[in-house]
Amino acid sequence: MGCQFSVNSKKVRIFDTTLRDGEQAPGIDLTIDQKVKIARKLAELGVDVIEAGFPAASEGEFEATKRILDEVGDQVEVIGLSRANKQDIDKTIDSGISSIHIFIATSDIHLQYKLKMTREQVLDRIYESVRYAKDHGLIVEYSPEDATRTDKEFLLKAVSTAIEAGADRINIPDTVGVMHPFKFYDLIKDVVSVTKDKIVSVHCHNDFGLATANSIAGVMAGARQVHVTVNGIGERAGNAALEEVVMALKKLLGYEVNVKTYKLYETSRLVSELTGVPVPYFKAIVGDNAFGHESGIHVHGVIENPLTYEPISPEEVGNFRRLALGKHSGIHGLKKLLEDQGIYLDEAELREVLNEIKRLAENGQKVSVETAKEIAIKVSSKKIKV
Ligand SMILES: CC(=O)SCCNC(=O)CCNC(=O)[C@H](O)C(C)(C)COP(=O)(O)OP(=O)(O)OC[C@H]1O[C@@H](n2cnc3c(N)ncnc32)[C@H](O)[C@@H]1OP(=O)(O)O
Ligand SMILES: CC(C)C(=O)C(=O)O
Repeated sequence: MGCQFSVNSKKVRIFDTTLRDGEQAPGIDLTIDQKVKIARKLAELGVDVIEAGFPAASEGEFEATKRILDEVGDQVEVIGLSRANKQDIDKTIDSGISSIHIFIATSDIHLQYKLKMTREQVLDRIYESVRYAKDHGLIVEYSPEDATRTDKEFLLKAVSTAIEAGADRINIPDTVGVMHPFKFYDLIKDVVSVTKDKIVSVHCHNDFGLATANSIAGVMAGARQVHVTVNGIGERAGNAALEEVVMALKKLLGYEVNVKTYKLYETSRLVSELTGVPVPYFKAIVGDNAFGHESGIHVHGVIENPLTYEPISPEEVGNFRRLALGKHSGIHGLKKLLEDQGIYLDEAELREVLNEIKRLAENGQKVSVETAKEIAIKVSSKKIKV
């Protein structure tokens, strides 16, 4: 699992961290059963790696990791997060897991204020912890936390140290989301130049709303694994959203990903239900309005050929097309909607119904299909065929 992808491959691994970084968000505390339920769904969806949790963090996390491993470990790589210390690594090993994600920060701000370590001490710790995990037969992914605020030369030294110690994969986290795509592209190019045959991964946060764009830039620069969360949940403004990254990689750039995209919507809704975090109405791919249309010109186009106003089809991601009525509606959409209900009106009657719909909407009323039917019946009850 460590090195089967090369920079030239068009395959990108999806590393899902909904159950680790996603769950770290304030207000999200999943039970073990809920974590297992989400893990089963992620395995069904076809992600390549599930970060089950942080086994050393609590007994619940330890148990959850074990249960997830039991339930889906034969279908997907299950990994656990660990600080760069022996106690955390031992606890991860005890969970029975065979892949470990070891992190230690490399930026001066984290070294000085949080870790209170020198650069030399951090390099030693990277080497010792990665080596220790390798000596225990684990697949090791190493993350230099806060990589994007780390002095470049030192970052590359940290990465090389992890590789010398035996790391199988290097993940570059934009921990506080301060990258933009051009800058991140350049950084990942530099990392890829020192990692040779090892998979480079990216982990982007959304503090400036650029997590998906930065993840894609990372892949364009040679990363072959992306850390994501369902619905983009995670610390602060969240992580790169699985559904956005997967669809952008596949549809905009032609990369291969294992994810069964028609399961994206149901996965999104399961995570929303269990975490209690609603999916934003305008959320790309899985939002309720992602395939919604009211404007007459758009609805007309979509009736003739959905590609006019939909870059992908809702079926491809398991979402639904929702045609609505309101002040922006047009005659083509109204005609289709009424005819679907068995109501056939002539042009003048349709215009009358449409004007009434616009009047109601402009007075603040939501106009449902039922309301449109009632108006149409009033305008011309004799024309109803069913
Ligand atoms: C960017 C990220 O998302 S990193 C992952 C963050 N996730 C979490 O923190 C969620 C789970 N965390 C927890 O349950 C707890 O914080 C625990 C169990 C890990 C640690 O709890 P506590 O022992 O109470 O320590 P606390 O969280 O207050 O402080 C963190 C300690 O870890 C140290 N530390 C932080 N990162 C690392 C690291 N990568 N490697 C080694 N030590 C580290 C800190 O320096 C501090 O050490 P100190 O206690 O010697 O001062
Ligand atoms: C542990 C690392 C990868 C992380 O979550 C971050 O830096 O955001």
